[in-house]
Amino acid sequence: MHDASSTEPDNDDTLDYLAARLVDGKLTGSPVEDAVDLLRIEKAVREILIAVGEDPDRDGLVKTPARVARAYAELFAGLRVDPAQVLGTTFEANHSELVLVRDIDVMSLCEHHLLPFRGMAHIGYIPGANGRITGLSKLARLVEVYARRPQVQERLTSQIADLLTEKLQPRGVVVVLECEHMCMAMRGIQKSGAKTITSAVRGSLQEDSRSRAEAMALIMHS
Ligand SMILES: Nc1nc2c(ncn2[C@@H]2O[C@H](COP(=O)(O)OP(=O)(O)OP(=O)(O)O)[C@@H](O)[C@H]2O)c(=O)[nH]1
Ligand SMILES: [Zn+2]
Repeated sequence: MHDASSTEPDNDDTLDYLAARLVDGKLTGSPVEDAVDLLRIEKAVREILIAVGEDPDRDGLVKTPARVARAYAELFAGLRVDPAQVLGTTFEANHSELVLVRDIDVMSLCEHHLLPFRGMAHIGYIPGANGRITGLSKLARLVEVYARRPQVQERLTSQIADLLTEKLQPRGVVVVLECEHMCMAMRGIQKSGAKTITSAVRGSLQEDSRSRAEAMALIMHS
């Protein structure tokens, strides 16, 4: 049985990994990993393994704390990105009707259990009087930035809608997310397949029930 009093990692996988990226005393490679305290996560994961009764020094687990540290750096990378920058480039277009991108894959971690929730995001907007539109990929990038943070689905949905409203000043915005939460499937109530649908509607799409119904019909059309 592993000695639970020993909490220091006896492998230096993370140190080796960081050392391999040192050039002239500076870290090279992933800026996201550089901003995250990988060693601290590694120590914490080792503690968790000990606490659940595992032996963190057994062959299959030796590198796990370091791997989890790097995975968390990736999963929470959105904390270090300014979402406004995603919408830094906009274009003018002679289009005053709905633009809708459906079925954008979403993967995030719920802030209550740090377990994944995943599903689809649908984002639509009606350009405003300024005629500004954004690149379609930027809508998916925006989802990524906000999703790679500890989240609740409701906040993720409204953050996307609010930033689009602020940056594009569109006539209307609609964001719908449909996700399955692993914290409801793998543990707790253990109901897999349940989908949570959240929406955030702004501007004319909020005020005008007919336009909203049209947008929702396009979003829900499979
Ligand atoms: N509203 C909302 N709730 C969420 C989200 N992700 C997880 N949850 C819920 O957060 C709640 C946390 O409730 P608690 O009672 O504090 O925690 P818990 O004892 O682990 O809850 P159970 O899951 O019911 O076992 C649970 O009901 C989860 O289903 C989310 O994105 N939005
Ligand atoms: Zn949860």
